[in-house]
Amino acid sequence: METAFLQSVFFQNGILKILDQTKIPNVTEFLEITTIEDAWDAIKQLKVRGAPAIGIAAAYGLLLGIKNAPENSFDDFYIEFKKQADYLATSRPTAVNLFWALKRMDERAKKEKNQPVAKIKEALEEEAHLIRQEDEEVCRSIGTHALSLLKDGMGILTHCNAGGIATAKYGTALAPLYLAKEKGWNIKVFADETRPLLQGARLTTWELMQAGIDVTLITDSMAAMVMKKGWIQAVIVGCDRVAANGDVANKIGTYGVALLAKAHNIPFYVAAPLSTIDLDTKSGDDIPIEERDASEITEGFGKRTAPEGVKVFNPAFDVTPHELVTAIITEKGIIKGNYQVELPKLFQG
Ligand SMILES: CSC[C@@H](O)[C@@H](O)C(=O)COP(=O)(O)O
Repeated sequence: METAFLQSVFFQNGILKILDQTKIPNVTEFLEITTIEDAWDAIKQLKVRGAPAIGIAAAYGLLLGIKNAPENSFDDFYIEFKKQADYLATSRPTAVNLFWALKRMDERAKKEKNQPVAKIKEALEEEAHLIRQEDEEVCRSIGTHALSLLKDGMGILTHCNAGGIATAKYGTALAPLYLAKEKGWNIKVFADETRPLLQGARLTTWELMQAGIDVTLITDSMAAMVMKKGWIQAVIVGCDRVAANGDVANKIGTYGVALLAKAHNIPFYVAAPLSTIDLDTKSGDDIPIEERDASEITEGFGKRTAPEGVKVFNPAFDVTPHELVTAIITEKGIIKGNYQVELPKLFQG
């Protein structure tokens, strides 16, 4: 039976609707966003999060920003369009899907250049819907490819949340788990809680439990022990950006998980749509890593857990070097070996 998914980002009657992921698992609430400023804030505050969902929200958010853009000429319209797109691009730096979606909208605007501006706005709405719809198909396809690496009864460890709510549907790293469930397999998932914002504890467990998938929550520091016990046969994570050499940026803590997997001889798989692969970024050293407010660590979820004034380092992502990545699973298939050579082939033809 196919799993029922909540759509976490969609656009209806000129309103951007976002499942507020900061409130899960306690409250399931949809925000109704009507301004680009609120769309920017929803991305910044992780109300909408996960690389593909951020891209979709940016495309829809841009529609809100250009609602009142001048319609007298393409040039005047385009000045405003660029201003609004550049503004949204400042919301978060690491997930390349944000920039990918804005670029796609930009290309569509230019393609429609000779149309009346009102028509260009309609075309842009169509493009944003396409970005969302295509992501559903892409994620399902990633799931199908990833499933070929798994077997009934396996233990899988995942970090952060790369599930249905982080995408249009199915997720990336979690997609094969939903497909395994459809086949009646019994996969045992171990979800790292994922400090400091607990995307694993709050979101991954919530999603998988709703789908009736066997999930066990562990703290990040328990991953080594669980691997040592022989409970994990594969690690699958999502990612925010794949560089041209195959280095991958994902939620802080992923690099540690990859090192642990290597030490225990467990394959470490990265699920990534083509929209997350950035051939213009040469290596992981060139990926901009977001640093977030210290309060996420010192008083996360409202309770102070460190002394006032303590120095804090709070990067939201880390980079796993390509040598630790067993394979990258994309909608076009599974790639491994020399990523520098294999990644560009995905974009040919
Ligand atoms: C399919 S989502 C892939 C990644 O975006 C995900 O693993 C992740 O690191 C999300 O970080 P977040 O800070 O919650 O947006």
